[in-house]
Amino acid sequence: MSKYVTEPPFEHGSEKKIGVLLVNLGTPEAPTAKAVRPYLREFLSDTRVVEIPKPVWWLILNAFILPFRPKQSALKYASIWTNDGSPLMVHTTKQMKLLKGLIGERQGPGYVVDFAMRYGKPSVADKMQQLKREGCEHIVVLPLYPQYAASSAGSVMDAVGRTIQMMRNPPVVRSVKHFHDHPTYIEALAKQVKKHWALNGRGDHLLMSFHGVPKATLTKGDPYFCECHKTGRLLAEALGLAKGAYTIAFQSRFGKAEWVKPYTFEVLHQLGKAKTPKLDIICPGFVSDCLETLEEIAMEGKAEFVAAGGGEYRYVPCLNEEEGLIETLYQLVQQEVLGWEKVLPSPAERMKSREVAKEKGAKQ
Ligand SMILES: C=CC1=C(C)c2cc3[nH]c(cc4nc(cc5[nH]c(cc1n2)c(C)c5CCC(=O)O)C(CCC(=O)O)=C4C)c(C)c3C=C
Ligand SMILES: [Fe+2]
Ligand SMILES: [Fe+2]
Repeated sequence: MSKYVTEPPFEHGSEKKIGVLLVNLGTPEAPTAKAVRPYLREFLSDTRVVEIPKPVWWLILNAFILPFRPKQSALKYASIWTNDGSPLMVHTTKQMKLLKGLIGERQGPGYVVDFAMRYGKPSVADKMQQLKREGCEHIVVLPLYPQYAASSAGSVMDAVGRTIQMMRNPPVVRSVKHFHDHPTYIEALAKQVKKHWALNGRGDHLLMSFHGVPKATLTKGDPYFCECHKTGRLLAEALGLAKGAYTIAFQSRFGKAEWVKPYTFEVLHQLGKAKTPKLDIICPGFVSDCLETLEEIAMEGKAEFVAAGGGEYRYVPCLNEEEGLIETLYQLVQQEVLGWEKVLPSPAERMKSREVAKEKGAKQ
């Protein structure tokens, strides 16, 4: 049997649409060890995430990680779980709906907007095939990571590539690599901090905490660390912060290898020991609040800072459903669609083709 999927042909003259696929990391289906285990297995089996040679890593994963970590992680997930599910899933769904509304408002019909998760469900393969079935000959893939890392956006592109490999008649795909220095994104982050200052007063120091990556990936050419620094510098400039008024640090170290530094928890300990009266902390590498921000930063980070002698610890939420983030996503999509300007119908032509398709449907 052929490995290629059977696809319905595009009907000649039928309504052609542009697909927009937001892609986030993924999250377990429930805050239980049973649900966390397959999620972690899939995540940690990705060679983009863990670069240790397969047989050695397979042994470590199955003997030392999967028997223990799901239980510990499930407890952490339980502490942030909402009535609507995992915060990462809740925010990604809302972001998709808001982006769909904004595109509809400004561009009219002709777009299908959806989201997928790199690990777990809904999968990139299922969603790309669905977009194709809905008539999308062109798809913009937008990984929801402001800074590019091989282990985040790179892995999303692997999943997209693997899906295309299975397709007999694949769509044309353009992807957004990163938006770490996009002016609209930086402005949205600055607005978020200013809103927090307006409500709670200005803190004495701003800690910007990004997800960490192994240091070896930096020396091998991954731009992630430098992109985080650029986001941090641009945000500090937008807020008018002097050099000593903010720190860029990296959280979520996994395993024994050295990761990029400084480590967030070490910085929190030092800031606590220095008796910082009011600390503001933001995570500009995450567009949605999730386990890493709500549990690791807002809860564990606070405990570390306070235990070391720090004063007030004020976590600034991720952009989540903020208008500035949705506007950024809109602009990123449009930037890619403009690349197709010459081969795709204009909004007026799309409207016309939609009417023709509708008339055809009514006659049948
Ligand atoms: C094993 C190494 C890991 C690398 C490298 C890594 C890179 C990386 N991760 C994110 C974003 C998120 N990671 C999240 C959770 C998470 N991350 C790792 C490990 C690595 N991440 C693990 C094992 C976990 C699971 C939780 C745990 O057991 O600790 C999340 C949160 C998911 C959620 O459901 O809320 C996000 C988001 C980025 C951006 C990145 C590279 C830059
Ligand atoms: Fe991670
Ligand atoms: Fe973590």
